[in-house]
Amino acid sequence: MSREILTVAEMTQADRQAVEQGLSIDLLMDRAGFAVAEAVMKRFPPGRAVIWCGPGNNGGDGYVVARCLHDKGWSVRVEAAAAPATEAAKRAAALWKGETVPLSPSPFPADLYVDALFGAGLSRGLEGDVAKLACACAQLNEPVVAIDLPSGFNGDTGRRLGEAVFCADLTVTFHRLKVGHCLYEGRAACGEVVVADIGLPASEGTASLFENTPDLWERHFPWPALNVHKYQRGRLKVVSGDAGKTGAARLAARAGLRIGAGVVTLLSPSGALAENAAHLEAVMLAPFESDADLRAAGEAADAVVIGPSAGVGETTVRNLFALAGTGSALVVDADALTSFRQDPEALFSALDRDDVLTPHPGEFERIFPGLLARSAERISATREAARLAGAVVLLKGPDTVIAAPDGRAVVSLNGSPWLATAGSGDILAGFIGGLIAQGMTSFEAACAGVWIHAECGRAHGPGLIAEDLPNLAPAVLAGLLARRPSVKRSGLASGR
Ligand SMILES: NC(=O)C1=CN([C@@H]2O[C@H](COP(=O)(O)OP(=O)(O)OC[C@H]3O[C@@H](n4cnc5c(N)ncnc54)[C@H](OP(=O)(O)O)[C@@H]3O)[C@@H](O)[C@H]2O)[C@@H](O)CC1
Ligand SMILES: [K+]
Repeated sequence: MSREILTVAEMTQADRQAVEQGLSIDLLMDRAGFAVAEAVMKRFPPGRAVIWCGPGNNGGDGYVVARCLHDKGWSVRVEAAAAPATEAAKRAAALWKGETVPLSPSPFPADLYVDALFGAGLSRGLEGDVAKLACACAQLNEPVVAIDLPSGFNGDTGRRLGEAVFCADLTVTFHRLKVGHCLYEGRAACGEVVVADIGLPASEGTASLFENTPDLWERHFPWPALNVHKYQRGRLKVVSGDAGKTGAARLAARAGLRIGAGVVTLLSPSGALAENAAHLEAVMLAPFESDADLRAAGEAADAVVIGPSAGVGETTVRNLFALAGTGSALVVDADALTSFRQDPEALFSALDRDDVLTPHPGEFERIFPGLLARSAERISATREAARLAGAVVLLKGPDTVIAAPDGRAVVSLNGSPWLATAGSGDILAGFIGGLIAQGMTSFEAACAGVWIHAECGRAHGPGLIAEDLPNLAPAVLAGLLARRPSVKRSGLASGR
């Protein structure tokens, strides 16, 4: 099941539908509180808990948690930032039979704290004692559990609404992930995120944003047929720069081969042939000297990667134009993006919807100046970029976003800091190019490439360098293959 990510308005709509279908808010609040208490008890031994309750339904959930934990033998102290203001929260508070004291701006000694102050719909910054408590909360050694979202963040952007914000070790939200759980800084403040089912009706089809998981694209993963030959497994070409600037292109080429492209060729300026030849084995090498050479190479390819160590300047602009007119899909990365900083429109007019742009935020700013700053968050920025470019756009980061010109978008949640290393992006471009060469659509190839790249990073962990990534791909691919229900019948299972 692919995981939908909802906006706050979409969640409110789901909520409204549930009430229209006869589910009471009190029942939902009870289930929400039980789910939080259950997640707490699964992870932490009974002890002293302090529950910080706000005036709304987030606070209401907090009173339910207090009741549940107390019933299970916890010593519970409830601190209220304000009296309950909603009818449901008032009823939940009335069912809490213990004492409720005013919120203290410094944490009362305890083994665990629950942030039930404000939820994902918060619209203004924290103030007064709540803000002071948020600052003190950051220094706590004991675990903090946030209900719905750590208080102080905007649920639609993951941005802080004011200076002070809470941070948590565990966040329990309801029904679906919200954008604020997926984008930084909110994502970093959530800790582990649990999405609890509280019985809201499924709203499949309404969300337009998804977590990047294999469910989204594995049905179209280009596993080879048993009788395939190498040319049918996809022809990928990668454009190298001049002598002295070739390594990144070779990394991309190697990644393309590892991800399954049958034949990968490095297109090298004549002056860099010897340098490239000295470092290549299974990747093939072909010289080019003119636009005509590149056009011919592009016609004989399924996908071409241009950018890693291509060189910034007129030559790369010309090379891209030569390739853009051919039948192969382009993955445009690094230097090829920067080469168009003076005239991004010229790049966009050369692209079509099968092409993929893979900028990091700096490159994104060069070709879409000001777009990130004027967007609410990076998802809407990437969607708009894809529309402007008329191509798939992948905005790299710890929360990589991929968007298609038709508005489809995904966020990747499996990234890790180990991937922030030189050459890692070149490998990603090679993975994506290799998957497109094998016949995956460009949007799905970008999603799959990002997910596999991130899994490789996680599998290695500390000490990762870009050269390691292609060698980690086979285990990740084997894991994907094993998920295939028909793996035995396909004959691809090991030993056949
Ligand atoms: N969706 C679902 O299906 C379910 C949702 N559930 C739960 O409901 C939660 C959402 O509840 P909610 O809408 O009552 O919002 P919440 O954040 O608790 O408080 C809003 C209150 O805070 C106030 N206020 C705002 N900012 C403030 C500030 N800076 N400083 C001080 N005050 C401030 C604001 O005042 P106002 O802006 O009106 O002046 C208003 O009184 C959700 O997170 C989840 O936990 C579950 O129970 C089960 C099912
Ligand atoms: K909260």
